[in-house]
Amino acid sequence: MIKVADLNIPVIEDFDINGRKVLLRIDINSPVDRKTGKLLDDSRIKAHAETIRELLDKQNSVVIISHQGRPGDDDFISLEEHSKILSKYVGREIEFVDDVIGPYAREKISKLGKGEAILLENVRIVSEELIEAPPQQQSKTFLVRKLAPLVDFYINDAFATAHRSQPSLVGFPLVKPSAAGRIMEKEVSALSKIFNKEDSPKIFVLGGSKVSDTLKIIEHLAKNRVADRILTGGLVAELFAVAKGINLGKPNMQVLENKGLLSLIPRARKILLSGAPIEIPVDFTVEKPSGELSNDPENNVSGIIKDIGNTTIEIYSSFIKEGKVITLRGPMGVIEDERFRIGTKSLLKASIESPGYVIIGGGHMISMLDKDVEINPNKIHVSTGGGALLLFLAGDKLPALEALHMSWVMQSGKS
Ligand SMILES: Nc1ncnc2c1ncn2[C@@H]1O[C@H](COP(=O)(O)OP(=O)(O)OP(=O)(O)O)[C@@H](O)[C@H]1O
Ligand SMILES: O=C(O)[C@H](O)COP(=O)(O)O
Repeated sequence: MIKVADLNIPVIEDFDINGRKVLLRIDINSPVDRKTGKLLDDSRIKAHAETIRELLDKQNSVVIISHQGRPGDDDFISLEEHSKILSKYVGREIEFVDDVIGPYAREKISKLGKGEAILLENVRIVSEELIEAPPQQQSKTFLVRKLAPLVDFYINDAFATAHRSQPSLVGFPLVKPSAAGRIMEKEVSALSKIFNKEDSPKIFVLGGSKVSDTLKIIEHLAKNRVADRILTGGLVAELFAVAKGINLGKPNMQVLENKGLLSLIPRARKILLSGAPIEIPVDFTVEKPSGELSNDPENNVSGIIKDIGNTTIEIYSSFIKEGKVITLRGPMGVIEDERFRIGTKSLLKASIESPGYVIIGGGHMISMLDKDVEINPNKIHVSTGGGALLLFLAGDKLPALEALHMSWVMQSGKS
């Protein structure tokens, strides 16, 4: 059992999980190369191998579920490639099953032998999975009703999706004995220890393209006074720049419009007006229509913004140097293209070389870490989480953890 604030989270040791059938929710949502559709990074897949191996060593039959991307996005793809990579890291074959709740998947689950594992197809092909609702409601979804009767236990190892109140995360704990997997356990234990309210200044480097999620995170960080400085990059920075009244030019406004982000401007403006400690880039690396690159000041951009600029890197690096805890999530630029990795890589380097403790999260951000450099755990925590990590640090109760607590209350009769 681990304690997270006032929640009791059951762990694997709290049950006799040997030779049983286990439904394991992991998060192997990974960055995808838009051109080839192949995975660009396998850090999350590698991380989950530990829990799977342990369950298989204990002769359990392991049914694995995960999501990848969101419907409508380029990275909403099958988990077939993931199963191959997972098999490599676990050291045993993990068969990919091209179904989630249909008769084929259910037959595969029923016939699964001891010490065997299967990976079901991307759970987000089941439309109910995209709807967020309270655990009670999610426990009545088709997903839960079809799969729960086929397994003995539910284990949630998906720390990175713990901020979503979706059926695969909060529905099962209400109907099955449930526990946190090893990644979930390690993340919440490590982060609770590392992240002290008193440590200051706390610097957050927030970029990427999940702008609506990031606005929510910033609102929570600001409300709970957790952040001393928020250095923005990526599309998050572009939205704040526009909200501040900076003219980024028509093509960039078009990019924001195409991504449906313009409606978020009033919200970003409200955050700025509330006095949240937001920093906006003073220059950008842009790609001109000719394909040429240029480093332009924020109010005179001559092409599409692809990365933060050199002066911004310098300014942000000097803030980072003063941080006691530096948390990074979401890249500063379009890192799928090598030419636009400089901003993200420079800030990662500045963080790692700074005296502060560094927390690195988000699939794209961790993919930029140099795989050959050894991570010193006394200095750096590489989280599997992105949005979940930030909301946890902001002091939010994550729905998946609350559901595990509810499961424990139901099982033990305690409160
Ligand atoms: N200026 C920009 N214009 C367009 N896309 C951008 C820009 N800067 C960054 N991006 C895109 O942001 C995406 C990554 O953002 P995202 O918010 O998903 O980060 P992440 O680290 O993967 O976090 P998480 O794991 O929580 O999803 C990349 O695909 C990158 O191309
Ligand atoms: O990458 C993440 O943050 C998690 O996998 C959750 O994905 P989502 O933001 O699409 O729910």
